[in-house]
Order: sequence, then structure tokens, then C-alpha cells
Amino acid sequence: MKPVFVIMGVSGCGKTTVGKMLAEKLQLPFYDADDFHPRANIEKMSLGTPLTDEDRKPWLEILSGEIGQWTADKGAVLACSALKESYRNLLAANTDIRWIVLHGSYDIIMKRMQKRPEHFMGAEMLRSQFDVLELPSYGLHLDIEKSPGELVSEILRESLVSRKSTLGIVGLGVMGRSLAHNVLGRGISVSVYNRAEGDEADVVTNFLAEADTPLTHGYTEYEAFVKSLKTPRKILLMIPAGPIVDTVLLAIQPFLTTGDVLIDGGNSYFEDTQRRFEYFKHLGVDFVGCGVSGGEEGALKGPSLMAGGTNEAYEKIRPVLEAIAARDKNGDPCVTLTGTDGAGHFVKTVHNGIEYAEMQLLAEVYALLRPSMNYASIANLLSEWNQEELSSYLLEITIDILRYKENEGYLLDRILDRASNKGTGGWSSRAAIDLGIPATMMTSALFARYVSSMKPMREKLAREKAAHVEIELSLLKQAYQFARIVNHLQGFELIRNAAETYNWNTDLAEIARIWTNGCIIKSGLMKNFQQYLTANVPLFDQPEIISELKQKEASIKGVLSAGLEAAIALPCFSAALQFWYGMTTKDLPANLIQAQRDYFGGHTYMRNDKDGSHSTNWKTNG
Ligand SMILES: NC(=O)C1=CN([C@@H]2O[C@H](COP(=O)(O)OP(=O)(O)OC[C@H]3O[C@@H](n4cnc5c(N)ncnc54)[C@H](OP(=O)(O)O)[C@@H]3O)[C@@H](O)[C@H]2O)C=CC1
Ligand SMILES: O=C(CO)[C@H](O)[C@H](O)COP(=O)(O)O
Repeated sequence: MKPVFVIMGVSGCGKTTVGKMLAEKLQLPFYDADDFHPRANIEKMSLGTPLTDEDRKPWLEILSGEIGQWTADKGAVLACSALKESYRNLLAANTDIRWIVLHGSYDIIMKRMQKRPEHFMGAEMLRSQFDVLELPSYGLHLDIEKSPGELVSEILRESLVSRKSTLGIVGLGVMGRSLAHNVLGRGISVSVYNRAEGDEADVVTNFLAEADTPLTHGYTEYEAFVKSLKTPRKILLMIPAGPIVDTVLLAIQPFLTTGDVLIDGGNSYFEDTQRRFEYFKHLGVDFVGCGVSGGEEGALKGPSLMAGGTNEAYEKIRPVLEAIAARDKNGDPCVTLTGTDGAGHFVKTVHNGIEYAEMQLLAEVYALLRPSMNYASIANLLSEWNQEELSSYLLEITIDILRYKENEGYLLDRILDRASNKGTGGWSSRAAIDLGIPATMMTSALFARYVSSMKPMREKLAREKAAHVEIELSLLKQAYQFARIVNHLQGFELIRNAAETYNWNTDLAEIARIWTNGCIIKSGLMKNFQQYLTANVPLFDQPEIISELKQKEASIKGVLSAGLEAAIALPCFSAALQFWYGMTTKDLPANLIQAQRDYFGGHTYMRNDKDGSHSTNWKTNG
């Protein structure tokens, strides 16, 4: 959004002179509001008939539409008397305006006008303008005693220094700092906040020096930070999930007013977001849980954004989110409203669950190849894979990692094999368990991280390393494709189920679309899933998916056999095939489970030959 300066005041106060000079300095187009009157008004004015408020309405509406377009284009300077508050409200209906109010006494303006016979206005007409004038309580008020040059200098100085910001960001860590730079890069003003304790004392000052633009202001106090924002305020938190979010929200809350929007961009647990959404609803403040994906680079250049909240709240923040988001293949922004309350954070959590399994699959590929190939060869092989459906951001970074050397050796060899996590993998698994969805890939990936963290025990129990794994590379590629399809299928089914349970009305194809760029799990396969989901046929009924899984089943079986033979842990590859075997088995041994449950607990079972639920006294021989 670009600035539109409206220079307002009674006739003869110098609007046109100051406006043209300002436009020239800022290299913006200059417009005179009188040039936008509809024909009926022009005819009335040419007959000397004064315009009524009713006459002015269509004219102000035309101007408001123009202002909206100028804002979307390069900005503008407009000279317009805008004497009444109701006129200004109509003008500012679509956007924020920077009001420059030129004021002076009746006598001074009258004297000036008398010196300029071409602008001569009767004493009565000028008096009536002063009578109608309602000076705004906002905007930059300038005394016309100063020369036009001085007035323009003052406008330039004030508009750079004391302008209110469009967005506020709390937390200048990895993500907050990068997002702030992204927003500034789109010409949008940002106020930033970071605490200033101990090691963090200079975080804000350093950011301001790094950004080096008058579009940003920095704060270490919440009150000044919040007051520096345009209303309705839009405040994005980029801080660690959990109690810290509640503490920061409570610290900000006293300075908010009705209609402000709080956006939690961190990886919060979706039930926390649902709770915060309800809490702020009662205060008249909009709360949006917005998943952000793309890591540091995505945040800086264009992330994928998964918003959750009301439509009204989303409309308020949409221009900023769309400006900073990545673009899909059609150039549309990778941001969407996924549903209300916790939907955005739920979708982000599942994104991370899919991410966990994608990462684990690549780790398993590496585990299978490492005994027989050097890092350069593995990287070369993965580069060959990195095309079309198999191309992905995670594959790309894995290739870079495999090639990274430190002092002649590979850095990867120096990294301790204990995988950490910050919560989202556990939350997505927990959600799958709570909703009864077999998202086995993400849970297997999570537990693989837990196993990795048991390093001392693993060292104690360690067996001989496999010297070689007999594996056909073309089979491994197909097995990897197979497992990735299962992973995505499970992830989308999990979201589908949650959306039904929580009435989120989530558009799954739209989720796949915003995941085609900007995020950590962007890939060629995601583009295929966007198409499958657009077809609106359940994924298990999609002939392309099912035939590809059938076709690749033998390869994953072969890979698993080879891996198991060499005692290589392959939890995610195994989970993919086991899920497929389960889903393609008509008669599972679950009848025995039901019988056991009924035997020890009288839990009842259903029969395939009779309706109703049944229980048996299993100790009597039937
Ligand atoms: N890193 C990533 O790839 C991604 C992270 N996320 C999520 O984004 C959020 C931010 O992550 P990230 O930027 O990586 O984290 P960082 O640790 O880099 O930054 C955290 C920020 O939160 C501030 N903070 C920490 N504790 C408090 C507190 N008690 N009160 C006020 N401010 C506090 C820190 O301030 P200070 O400088 O004073 O410590 C810092 O500005 C997290 O929820 C994370 O899960 C989401 C997507 C990707
Ligand atoms: O959200 C992210 C990426 O999408 C963050 O990088 C997140 O921290 C990754 O999860 P974890 O730290 O548990 O591996």
C-alpha cells in the first residue's frame, strides 16, 4: 500500500500550491479533487448553485475509489477541502489517508485572496466555509503563516518520523526479524518490539540500523509500541509457543482497542489458539492464529501463511499477508484463511507432521546408501531425483548438506545423531490419535527422533555396522515416491477430519496450493496433490494415487527387505508399506482383538452375520 496525502482546508489556504510542491518532492502524481465532480455537480456549480451534502456524496465516493487505486499503485497527493468529518469518512472508506490540515485565520486568508484577484472569493463565501469547517483531531496540522517550502519540508519530516505503522511485530528472533525485513521490502511500515534485557539490550537498535529505513520504528516498551500503530492495529507475535505467548498477550492487552487484530505467527498448539480466540472475542479484539512456514529464508523472501480466524479479521490483515507471501505458479499469494479459531495452527501443525516424515524418509534413504556410497555420490544421485514430482525443498537442502565440507571432512559426520523437536511433531501425532486418524508416518518419524535421543543406550546395545546394503537404486527411488504419497495422503486426511470435527470449512485444495511454494514441504508432489484435491474426490478413490501405489508396492517391499537384512532401522518406510497393506486387506485380524476385548472386559463386538452388539461368555465352550 502506497501513501495518499490529502491536503485539506478552506479555499485559499494554499492546498494546490503545497500539494503540487509536495507531489514533486515525492515524485507522486498530483490531483485536484474538483476535477472529479460528476457532470450533474459541474452543471449545478456553473449555474452558481451551492452543492448540498447529498450532491457531494457521489463525488466523494468517486474520489474514495480513486484513492484506493492510487494506494494500490504508486500513491498520490490530493488537494481537497474535506471540510466535514463525514466527507473525510467517505474519502477514507477504502484506505488509510495521511491528512495534512492547512489552517489560518479568516483575516489572513481573506487578505491573501484579495491579493490574488483570479481567486477572489466573496467575504460571505469564505465565512461560510469557516462555519462548515470541522477541524479533525488527527493528521498533521500546519499553520499557513509559513511559506509553502517550509510547509512541505515539515510534511516530509513529519511523514517520515511520526507516521504510524501499518503492522507491529513482537519478537525480533530468526523469524520476526526476517518477516519485518520482508514487510519493509514491500514498502509497508512496521513498528518492531523486542525486550531489552541482558544480552537482548541492543536487539531493537541493531535491527533499526540494519533496516536503515524511515519506514520502521523500534520499541522496547509495549505501550509506546502499540500506540505507534495505525488503527485497527495489527500486531504479529513471532515468539516461542506456550506460556510466553500468554504473558506477552496480557502485557499488550491493556493498550488495545475494539477491532484491533492480534496475530500469533508462532507454532502454537491449536487448542491454545482456540482458547485465546475465545478470550479476545469477548474483549472485541480479533485473534488470528497464523501458521508461518519457510524458515528464515521463506520469512524473508516469501513464506506460506496459514491463517485461522474470522473472515472480518482476515480481511483486515489480508493486504499485508498477501504482500509478503510467496507466490504460486499463477502468481497468486500462498496465503489463505483455513477456517476459524485454531484452524491455521492446526494446519501448520500437520504441515510440520508431514515435514517430520519427509525428513525422516530422506534420513532413511541416506541410511540405506551410506554403507555403499560416499557423500558426493549420494548427493549426485539425489540431484538426479530432484525433478518434477520428486523435486522438493527438503531434497534440495539435503543435497547441499551432503556436500558441505569443514576442514576437508564432511560436516554431517561431525553432527551428533540426536534429533530434537520443538513440539509440533508431537502435536500433530496427538491430533491424529485424538481424531482417530492413522497418520502413521508422522508418528513413526516422531518416535524415530525419540529413539535417536537415546544415544547412551544405543551405544551400549550397538551392533556391527552394515558394510553394504544390496539395493537397486531405481527401486529405492520408487519406494521413496511410494512413501511420500502415503505421507501426504495421511496428512490431508488428518486435516479433512479435523475440519469436519471443528466445522472449519477448510478447502484442502487451497491448503495444497499454498504449500506449493514458500514452505518447507513445497514439492512437485504437492502440485499433484493440489490437482487431486481440486477434483474433490476422496484421496483413496483417486485412480492415479491408487494405481501409483499398486505399481510401486513391489519396490518398497524390496527396499525394506534389503534394509531389514542389513538391520537398518526404517520406521517411516515400514510405516508406509504397513499402512498400505492394512488399507488393502479386506479381512484384518481385528476380529480377534474384538474377541479378546470382549473376553476380558465384556466390551461387546459386532457380528458380520447379525445386526446389533453382542457379548459372549467366552469360558463356556460355544
Ligand atoms: N525458526 C523457524 O524455522 C520457524 C519458527 N517458527 C515459530 O516462530 C516463532 C519464533 O521462532 P524463531 O524466530 O525461530 O525463534 P527465536 O528464538 O529466534 O526468537 C524468539 C523471539 O521471541 C522473543 N522472546 C522469547 N521469550 C520471550 C519473552 N518471555 N517475552 C518476550 N519475548 C520473548 C525473543 O526475544 P529475545 O531476543 O529477547 O530472546 C525473540 O525475539 C516460534 O513459535 C517458532 O516455533 C515458525 C516457523 C519456522
Ligand atoms: O515450523 C518450522 C518449520 O516448518 C520450524 O522450523 C520448527 O521449529 C520445526 O520443528 P522442529 O523444531 O520440531 O523440528
